[in-house]
Amino acid sequence: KPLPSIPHNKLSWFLGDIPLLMRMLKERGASSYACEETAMRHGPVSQVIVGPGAGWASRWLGFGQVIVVLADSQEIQDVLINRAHEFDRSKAVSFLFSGTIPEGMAVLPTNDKLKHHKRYLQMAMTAPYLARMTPGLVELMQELVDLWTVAAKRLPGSPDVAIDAMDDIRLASIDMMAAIAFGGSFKSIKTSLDFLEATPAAGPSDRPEVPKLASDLQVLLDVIAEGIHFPVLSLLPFLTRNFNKKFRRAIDSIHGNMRTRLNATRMEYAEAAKDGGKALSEADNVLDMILEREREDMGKGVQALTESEILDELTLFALGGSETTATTMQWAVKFLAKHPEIQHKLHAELLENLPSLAVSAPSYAEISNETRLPYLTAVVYEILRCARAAPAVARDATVDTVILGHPIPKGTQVLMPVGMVQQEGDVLKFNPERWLRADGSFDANAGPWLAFGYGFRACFGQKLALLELRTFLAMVQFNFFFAALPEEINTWKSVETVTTHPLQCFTRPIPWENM
Ligand code: HEM
Repeated sequence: KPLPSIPHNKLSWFLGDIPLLMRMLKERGASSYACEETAMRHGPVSQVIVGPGAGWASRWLGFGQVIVVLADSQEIQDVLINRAHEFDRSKAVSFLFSGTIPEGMAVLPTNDKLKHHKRYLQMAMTAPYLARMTPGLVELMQELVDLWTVAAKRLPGSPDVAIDAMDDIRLASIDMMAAIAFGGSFKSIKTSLDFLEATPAAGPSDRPEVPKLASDLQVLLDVIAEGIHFPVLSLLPFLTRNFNKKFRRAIDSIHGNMRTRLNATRMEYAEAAKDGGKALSEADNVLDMILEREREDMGKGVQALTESEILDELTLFALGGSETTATTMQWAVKFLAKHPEIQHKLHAELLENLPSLAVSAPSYAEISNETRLPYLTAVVYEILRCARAAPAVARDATVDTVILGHPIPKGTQVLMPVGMVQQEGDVLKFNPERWLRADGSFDANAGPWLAFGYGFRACFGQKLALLELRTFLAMVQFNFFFAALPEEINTWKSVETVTTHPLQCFTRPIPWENM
């Protein structure tokens, strides 16, 4: 039943707001826009009813769900940061992911187990570890640059033909997260590059078959995305694990691969231990880092992560990290092509302040330097602001509580629409300058901002995501100017999967020397 005192739309007696959700899916590519539409009509606190919304239908059928939509920036920060004891990870989000990663951080409620996992993994987000991961990221991004250099040479003069960059970016992101999670890229982009170089007759968008592990990972992402519209989310994990054969094959293959790497690394460490042990500072991927922490903890009687917990956390890195970052990079290519003046400015900053791009691989200290690269930082933040890759942040009330004067019963889901908070109306109003002070320095508080959530349950991987996005943007923009595209291959419609990615992502990269 709708909550008293909270405004809502006129509801269909049997379907509640489902017709609105369907309309948004059809017209704008994502049902999550229904929450934004409702908030726009009714103000900072409103509600969306999924299922029977009124009278006997809701009383007798009982499977309708109330979602409270909170669209007030300040109140959102208060709920996420100061009132974390009243709101926790939403069960709906947990059900969506728990078929795939039942013991992964994103699924766990805030309890001792979650804190233990975070303690094990948080080292991966510290500067020394990010610095060690950077050479691998740069190498993988160079492969993408090389692939587009070869592909661009095969583009005809006509501006109507472009490289289909959607899968290149998706696979580059999967390669990066695989390298970060367990130290081995799936080599998807390298495979494409080798194919293109060996096949002179291939067109600019022709690519070979995707490597098995990368396509297995995509199966897991697809299964999670399909779950978004499943009517009874609580049944989803059970059904996925027991009845979805494609999912079972994919997860068995991924886990099998991870187990092999886990056992090989354990043996390597056991060997190294005989000669005094491998130094803790050597780990450049999350798996190595977990095992090093495990060795450290062994003598102290601290409980290590179990094998299934390790597999779930590595899978979470590979899945959660690749999809969100890929979506943001896909939007980045579109925003840049639409704004040649921004590309010129960014390229000039890179030439002046990151010249090592021309001669050697830039280091973490160089790429992450916000003071020397304020415009790069501003462009990254503006892309994150406009891309709305993760469309919403969700929590469940863990106690009866109140939001902006409205009573919220325990168990109610509260959804905070990222896009609505971050965008001032027009999604195409792309303006990196908003993040710069008058003296040209970067101002992280210039907002509006909710891209990674806030508080203890905010995005665990945000530092890594920022590093990946900076590396991607720096390397592609240093090498290419992205030409404008005709409308037929450059729609701004989006598609809702686990994230909200663009329907089309074509690109015509022109090496700067040919400009
Ligand atoms: C552009 C890239 C990314 C975006 C936009 C993004 C966004 C988000 C958002 C909005 C949340 C929910 C926060 C909340 O509920 O308050 C989240 C959670 C999370 N993200 Fe990201 N993310 C990105 C990249 C990554 C990467 C690279 C990783 C790699 C590890 C990652 C790991 C996680 C995890 C583990 C959580 C759950 C944290 C928890 O439940 O405590 N994310 N992310």
